[in-house]
Parts: sequence; structure tokens; C-alpha cells
Amino acid sequence: MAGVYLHIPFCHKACHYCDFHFVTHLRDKPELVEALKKELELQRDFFGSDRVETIYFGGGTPSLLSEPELSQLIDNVFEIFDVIDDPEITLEANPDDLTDEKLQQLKKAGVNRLSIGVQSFFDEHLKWMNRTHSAQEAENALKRAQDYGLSNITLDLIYGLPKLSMEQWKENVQKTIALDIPHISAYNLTVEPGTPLAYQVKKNRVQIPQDENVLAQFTYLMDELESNDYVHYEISNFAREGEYSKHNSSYWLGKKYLGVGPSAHGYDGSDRYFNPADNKLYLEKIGKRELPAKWENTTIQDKLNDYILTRLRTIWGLNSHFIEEHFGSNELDRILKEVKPFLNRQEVEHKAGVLTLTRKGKFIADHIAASLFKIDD
Ligand SMILES: C[S@+](CC[C@H](N)C(=O)[O-])C[C@H]1O[C@@H](n2cnc3c(N)ncnc32)[C@H](O)[C@@H]1O
Ligand SMILES: C[S@@+](CC[C@H](N)C(=O)[O-])C[C@H]1O[C@@H](n2cnc3c(N)ncnc32)[C@H](O)[C@@H]1O
Ligand code: SF4
Repeated sequence: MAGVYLHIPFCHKACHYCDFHFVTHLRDKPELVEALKKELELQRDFFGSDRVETIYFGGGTPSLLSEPELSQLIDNVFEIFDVIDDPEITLEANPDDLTDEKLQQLKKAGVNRLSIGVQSFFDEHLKWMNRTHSAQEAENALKRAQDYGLSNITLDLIYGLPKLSMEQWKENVQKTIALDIPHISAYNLTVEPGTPLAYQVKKNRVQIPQDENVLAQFTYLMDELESNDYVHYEISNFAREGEYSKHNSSYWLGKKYLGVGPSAHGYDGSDRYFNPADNKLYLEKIGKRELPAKWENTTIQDKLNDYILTRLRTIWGLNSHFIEEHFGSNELDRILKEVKPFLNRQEVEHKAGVLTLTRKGKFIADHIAASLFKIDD
């Protein structure tokens, strides 16, 4: 299994909390699309004999691509790589871009999964975030997409917002369930350095809610989604059976993926590379037919810690057999010893050689992962 990620670094305007890579002018868009094609060509041999099973357009705002741009990029992936017959093709969309015409174009181009950035069904939150759409527009877009047969939808929600009351959060969750959305990503608001939100927090203009309120929202989310047949398969991701994101799951399961575009990262099954988060630099490099990728210099210890951090957050958990095979029996013994207090407190479960987080453990996932890390010898 292998995936291709294409980063589309453009947005209509900047959301106050966001530190993903994007610019708010579109003048380089045609040139960037050409560069993505060139980068795909330069990476022709990346997968060896592996077949591509997922294609993911992320950003930024990929719904800003025109129909010819999107179709061309999808065709490029099919021409350059060995792609399976019915790959998962996800495109992230802002609700205000999803007009009837756009939905038709997306379907025609072959997109079969939409990731829609709803964030909240309340206008006051959307305004506070500096989003470009209203709650009603988001709801209409979701229904329109379903009417077009694009029902394989994942919706992004954010909790832990300063002005999000428990009652409002309950409504957001209930509305999502009522709309019959098969996949939900719900993120706890993080204050990313350098964002307008970070500035507002620093100036005391915004108060981040207390941990206990955020935990109450997370608990409600888990309770309601689980009792409505969603599987909590990664700390921020819930899906109906068989509707897991194949592309994102491949990240968590350590599969190969190629990332193209500024700020994209990729993984060759052993090491990870990062492209510069800078459109100009990226275009210059690709213009010279050079790959802009910087490969990470990871030690075996980094790899183990990375495995712990990503896998513990998923339903697949830490696999003893895998740890022993890749990192040695000493490491497995060390982890099994370090995990004991968490097992005793029922924060971690150990079944059939796999360690997974319990409900209690999910509240302190990062703390547990850090406690199991291998620290410098
Ligand atoms: C964290 S959101 C998850 C989206 C959605 N909830 C879903 O499950 O499909 C995805 C974002 O992560 C970033 N991302 C994902 N894969 C990436 C990659 N290979 N390189 C760079 N950024 C990536 C992009 O900014 C993308 O918009
Ligand atoms: C890169 S965006 C992609 C989708 C698209 N541009 C949009 O906003 O609808 C990926 C998602 O990450 C989440 N996200 C971004 N920054 C965040 C933050 N600081 N805290 C929590 N969630 C965040 C949002 O839910 C957002 O939809
Ligand atoms: S959340 Fe999405 S739309 Fe908003 S700035 Fe980030 S990438 Fe752009």
C-alpha cells in the first residue's frame, strides 16, 4: 500500500488558528500546478514496485484548484505511477467552494472522498476563526455533496474553542450524527506559535478554556460517537466500520507515501523527508529540475519514539512482535516495564501482544507516549 499527497498552498484568507503552509494570493497557482507535475515526474521511481492506493489533496485549500488543474494532476499521478483500479482520492474542501458546478467537476475528475472543513455549526465561532463561510453554507454544502453521490465525507470539527459552550458542542456533535457523515476528525484547538491566535492569547485578549472543560467536550464526543457506531480509530478520528481514511491510516501504519508541493513530507518506508514551506524556494528548485526535499537524519531511537507516538494514538496500538523484530528484545522489555503503572491504573490495555490506550488513557495519550520513549543512552 502506498499513497501520494499533493499540497495546495493557497487559501482565500487566513484562519486565526492555522499554521499549515499557505498564501492568500493565487498568482502562482498555475506555475505551482506545473511544478507539482514536474516533482511527480522527478519522483517516478519512489515507490519501486509498490502500487499507489490513495491520492490525497491537502492544503491550504485544494478546492481552489480549477477543474482542468485538478484533472491534470490526477491524470499525472495515473500516468507516472502504477495506480490500483479504484484508488481512494480525497480532496480537502472549504464549504464555500462547494457549489453545484464544483461538485460536478470534482466527481468528474475522480474525487471519491471529500474532507470538508466545517469546524463549527455556529456563526459566532466561524467569525471568531476568520473562516470564509457561514454555518448554513456549510450545512448546505454537506447536503449538496450527498445529493451528488459524494457521500464519502469526512468533516473537521474543532473543540476547546474559547467561546464554545458545552451546549453548543453537543449541538455540533448531534448535527454531525444527524447529517449521517461517515467520518469525523475532531481536533482540540491548539495555539500554534506565530499565528494571530497566539498573539491574541499573549495579549490576554483571548482565554483558552480550562482543561476540565476541554476534557468534558472530548468525553461527550467519544460517548456520543461510539454509541452511534463510530469507531474511535485514532485519537482525533472517528469512522463508521469500513470508512476509515485509507490515506491517513497508511501514515499511522508506517506505509510509504510520497508528498509533493511546498511543505509536503514523504516517507520511503524507512526515512522521512520534508519539502521547504516556501513557494518561491520550491518553484526555484523544481525549475532547475532539482528535488527540494530535505531528508531527516533519524537514529533508530528516533524511529522507535516515532512509532510509539503515532501508533499509541491509534486502535492498532503498539505491537510487541514488531518492537522486538525492529528494535530488539531489550527495548520490548524496557517498554513492558515502563508501561506497568499505566496498566495497573487501567490507562493502557495489553491484549494479544498489543498495547492500546483505554478511555482513561486517551486523556493523557501524550504523557503515556513520552513515558515510554527511549531517552539517550
Ligand atoms: C490534519 S488534516 C486531516 C484532514 C481530514 N480530517 C482527514 O481525515 O482526511 C490534514 C492536513 O495535514 C497536512 N498533511 C497531511 N499529509 C501531509 C503530508 N504528507 N505533507 C504535508 N502536510 C500534510 C495538510 O496540511 C492537510 O491539510
Ligand atoms: C489544513 S486544514 C485543511 C482543510 C481546509 N483548508 C479547511 O480549513 O477547511 C486541516 C484541519 O486542521 C484543523 N486545524 C488546523 N489548525 C488547527 C489548530 N490550531 N487547532 C486545531 N485544529 C486545527 C482544522 O480543523 C482544519 O480543517
Ligand atoms: S484552516 Fe484551512 S482554510 Fe483556514 S487557513 Fe488553514 S488551511 Fe486555510
